[in-house]
Amino acid sequence: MPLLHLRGVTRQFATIDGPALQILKGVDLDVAAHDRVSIVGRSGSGKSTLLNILGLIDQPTTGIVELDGEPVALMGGRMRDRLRGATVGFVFQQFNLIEGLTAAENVAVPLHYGAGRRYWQRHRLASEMLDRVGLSHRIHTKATHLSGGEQQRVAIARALVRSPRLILADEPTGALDIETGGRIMDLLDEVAVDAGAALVTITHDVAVAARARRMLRIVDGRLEATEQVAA
Ligand SMILES: Nc1ncnc2c1ncn2[C@@H]1O[C@H](COP(=O)(O)OP(=O)(O)OP(=O)(O)O)[C@@H](O)[C@H]1O
Repeated sequence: MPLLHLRGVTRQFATIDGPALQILKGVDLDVAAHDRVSIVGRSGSGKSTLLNILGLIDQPTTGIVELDGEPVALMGGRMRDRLRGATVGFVFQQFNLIEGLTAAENVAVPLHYGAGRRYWQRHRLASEMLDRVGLSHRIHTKATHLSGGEQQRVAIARALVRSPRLILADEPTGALDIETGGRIMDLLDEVAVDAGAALVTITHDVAVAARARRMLRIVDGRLEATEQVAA
């Protein structure tokens, strides 16, 4: 059974004065545990819209989304929120760190909502994660005092701290230079393998996308398989 299973997923957005925008028109996708999938597409093709559905942030207009064989549409909002927190780690283009907090405090944020051992051990877990991403020397540095590449490492540590089975990365190298972006992608691959997590990367950069095992393209609201291109 795949970790994520999508069939015939559509998503439309209402407009004030015209017909609804049909962004996703019938997406079929299976993401297996440990999978490496990249999704490319033109600006406005619906990449972030799809990522929000994969991450249980948004729901399709029609179609099926199953996580571990369970239909997401039948879950209540709180159940979905809990499942998202326990299953999915997000990495965004703009890092989304909390400015006034240190690297370690940022990484520990997702553990504040957890119960028991993870909550009480949040400082140790955050330090371990920062060590894992090569930032043990920056644990107590404020997020604003870190370089872009370092901030993305903190964001990756934060995404990993609850041991997600799915890492969703939305343009993870978009705000970085090519060399730093390459190192960040190497790190994401490595930590996903170590954590035994599936990695879905959304990007418009074909060289970044070509690192994945499978590269898919959104064309006219549907996913197509794409020939792999050497990075
Ligand atoms: N909540 C919303 N309400 C109305 N329209 C929306 C909403 N979210 C997205 N859209 C529209 O859906 C289309 C797809 O947006 P989306 O952000 O998924 O594209 P994208 O492929 O990620 O683009 P980019 O590469 O530029 O980030 C866009 O035309 C956008 O304006």
